[in-house]
Amino acid sequence: MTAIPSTKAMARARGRWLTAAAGTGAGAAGAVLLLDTLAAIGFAAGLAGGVVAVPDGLAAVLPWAALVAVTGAARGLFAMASARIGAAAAERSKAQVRRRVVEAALHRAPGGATTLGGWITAAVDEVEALDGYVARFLPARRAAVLAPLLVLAATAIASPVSAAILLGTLIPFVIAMALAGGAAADESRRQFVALSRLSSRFADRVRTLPVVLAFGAEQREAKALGEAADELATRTMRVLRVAFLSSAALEFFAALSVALVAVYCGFNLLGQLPVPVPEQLDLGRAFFVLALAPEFYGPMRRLAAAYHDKQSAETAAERLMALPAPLTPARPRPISAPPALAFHDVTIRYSDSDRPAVANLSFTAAPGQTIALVGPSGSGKSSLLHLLLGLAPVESGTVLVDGVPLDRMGTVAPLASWAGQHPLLLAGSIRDNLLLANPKATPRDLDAAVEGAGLGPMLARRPAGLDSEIDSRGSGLSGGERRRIALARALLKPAPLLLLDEPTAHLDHASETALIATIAGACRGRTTLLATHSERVAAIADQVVRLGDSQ
Ligand SMILES: Nc1ncnc2c1ncn2[C@@H]1O[C@H](COP(=O)(O)OP(=O)(O)OP(=O)(O)O)[C@@H](O)[C@H]1O
Repeated sequence: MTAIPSTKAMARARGRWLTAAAGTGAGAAGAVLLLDTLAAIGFAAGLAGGVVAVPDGLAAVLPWAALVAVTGAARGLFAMASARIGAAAAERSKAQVRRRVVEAALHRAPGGATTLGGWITAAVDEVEALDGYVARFLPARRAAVLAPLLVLAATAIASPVSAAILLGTLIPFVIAMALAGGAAADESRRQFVALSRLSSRFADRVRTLPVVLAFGAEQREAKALGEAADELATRTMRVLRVAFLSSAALEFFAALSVALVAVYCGFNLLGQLPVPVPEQLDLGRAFFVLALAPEFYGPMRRLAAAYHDKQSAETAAERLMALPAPLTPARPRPISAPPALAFHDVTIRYSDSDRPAVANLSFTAAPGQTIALVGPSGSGKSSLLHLLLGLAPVESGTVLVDGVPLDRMGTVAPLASWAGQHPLLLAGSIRDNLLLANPKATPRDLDAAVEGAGLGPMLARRPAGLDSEIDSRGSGLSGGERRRIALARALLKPAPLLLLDEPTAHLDHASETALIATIAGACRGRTTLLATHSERVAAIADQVVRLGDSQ
């Protein structure tokens, strides 16, 4: 069973987070609900006045009928306006939070505990859980504080004793609400956790389906998904059970209070009350009080109905608050000439690692120089490139790009062209994938990049050439071909800084020779960092930095 954090500090932090996320629109929706209560008072007065005026004929009834019609229509309009304002406020706050989640997902350090499925669940389901909270719960909560007081005041003017009865029945009603809310809270949280577990597991397994199939793990994974689905079903049934029980209790008290007021008014009118009371009701006042009595509990019932939304939002808020903050966003600098790079005593350490990936590394690259980063596997070559892209954490030391500290820039991405070790491809044509780096590239630029990266023979074998469709896994392409596409993409971007991670890995000797010539050409006029295991690639560099020796 998932641990459910419920400390006071967490509750306070969650409350602050939800208040900031909700914005102000829900308050306006609540204010409109108060207008609805005022209209309800007018409606009850119209009904009572009309009933009393019946013996005086149609002309006497008409003004009251008009009041009923106007306040009735106003109630409809206020209810609609409140729902619309609440929905608009919910849309705004969801969009704002979703933007933050997507920002954090896009600008996150590699690794970390949150899986891709977890990010998807956060951005879709967990953000969606704020909808009911902002659109329904917050307006209902605001109305539930003041609206019953308005009704009580109006009732007290007509019949203080009826107002006292309503007030008296409020106490067990509020106790029932608190008990029901408390019981529902934990079940609702557990249901939410089960939902998140199922959807993030499902998204992750669909994403890695080829691996699941390759290892014959379909049955195991299907069973695990089935168990997660069963857990969600069980949790949902528990939430429903608590919700049905609690709403039955609430309805009972609401009905009881109306019944007590009805009995009191009836016996008062007949003058047969068993106890003396300080008032004698007439038909109009009795009718008014009776018509208004259900409105006393209306706002609180609305609040109770939206209580589940609050619990879902609180659970979602705890999960959304725990997501890692986005890394420093890029602040593009207008650098068009090859930059100088300086690394002083740089140490990179990932949060879940007890040893640094790179320790106390210092070197400089003059503008336009090519630096080869060499070293055994795991010595931190890729980490160093990731550091420049804002994707790896600096524990200590400084990195200067043209004298500007990297932590002020966040990333060199705007001025860099990067071909990573595990090329990521877009679902679409090969052309789409290449133009991603430079949408303004001319056909001649494309041809040069394709030629330089050695993609020509592969494209010649495909009838659609550059327009051949590929999926995001690059199915149908060899590992070397995927790397060549990534390299062509990097060559296509007219960036003054080139970052290449193992550009010739897994290539045969002849292909490597051809690619080295291309890389040497691409490095001209740019500052280049080349992470490589190949001594032949390292040989084209102006300077070789060896990693791993001192670590
Ligand atoms: N996101 C991450 N979270 C935690 N540790 C990481 C992460 N990325 C890399 N590491 C660790 O940092 C160290 C350096 O990894 P890195 O990929 O930079 O090495 P490399 O020299 O490029 O290796 P290779 O030559 O095999 O590509 C390794 O021990 C690796 O396990």
